[in-house]
Amino acid sequence: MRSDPMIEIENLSIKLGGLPRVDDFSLSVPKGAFHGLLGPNGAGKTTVLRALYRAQKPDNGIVRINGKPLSTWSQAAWMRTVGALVQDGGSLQGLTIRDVVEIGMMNLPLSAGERDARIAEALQIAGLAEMAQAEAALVSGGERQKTHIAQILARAPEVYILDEPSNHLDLCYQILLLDEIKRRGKTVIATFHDLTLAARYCDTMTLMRGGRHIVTGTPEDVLTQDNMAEVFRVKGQLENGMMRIVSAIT
Ligand SMILES: Nc1ncnc2c1ncn2[C@@H]1O[C@H](COP(=O)(O)OP(=O)(O)OP(=O)(O)O)[C@@H](O)[C@H]1O
Repeated sequence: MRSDPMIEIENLSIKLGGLPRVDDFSLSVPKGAFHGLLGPNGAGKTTVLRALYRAQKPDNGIVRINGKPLSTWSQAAWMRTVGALVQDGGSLQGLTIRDVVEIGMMNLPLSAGERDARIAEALQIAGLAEMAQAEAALVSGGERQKTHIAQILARAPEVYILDEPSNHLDLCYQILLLDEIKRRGKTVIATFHDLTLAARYCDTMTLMRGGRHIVTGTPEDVLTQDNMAEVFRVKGQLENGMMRIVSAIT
């Protein structure tokens, strides 16, 4: 059931500012898996995700979604299949929260009724129903993050590419919104800095550092004392689903 890969990254290399930021990076995520991409600041996580959602051209390597190289996707099929939560979501000037959610469904073959129902449901889940007409550019950081997540929930893609989905969210909405995405059973690749949260949701995870792949496995396999020391420079490990951090290694 989980054997078909939905996301395949083979030997991806990306140079930015003249330096290799992603270096011969490979990863395969099976259909329906929730996969974490973890690592310290500057490891290259966002750059890998940017290549995945076609915002960054690789210098080398190939990326496939559902078996098809990225360059062969039509825009319409892409919109139906892939939803991305990005770090810099662009200007929301002049748009209401509802507009932002609706824009995410552009080009989807939906009736007006289906579109409205999806928008209403996504706003409800994200706790934004009462704020639907608020100007999106003026809301708090957490409300803006909820708006972007509601946009993806309404679009209901097959593949969720999420760059720090828990950013700015209070604890309740970190759990509510990630529970909702997990419940849908689609393919997810997400970056996290909160490793306890990552362990709670990820079936599998990859550690990267300096643009390179270090290890892939289950949270228990990956968040070990040795890997935490090598990749994150902290003493600690995953214990009973929670990260126990003793100290930074200086
Ligand atoms: N446009 C750019 N030009 C030059 N260097 C860049 C550019 N974008 C990113 N970088 C560098 O590439 C490296 C990887 O950045 P990236 O944003 O992928 O890291 P990250 O793992 O997502 O980090 P963080 O956890 O801090 O968000 C960093 O050293 C960053 O400074």
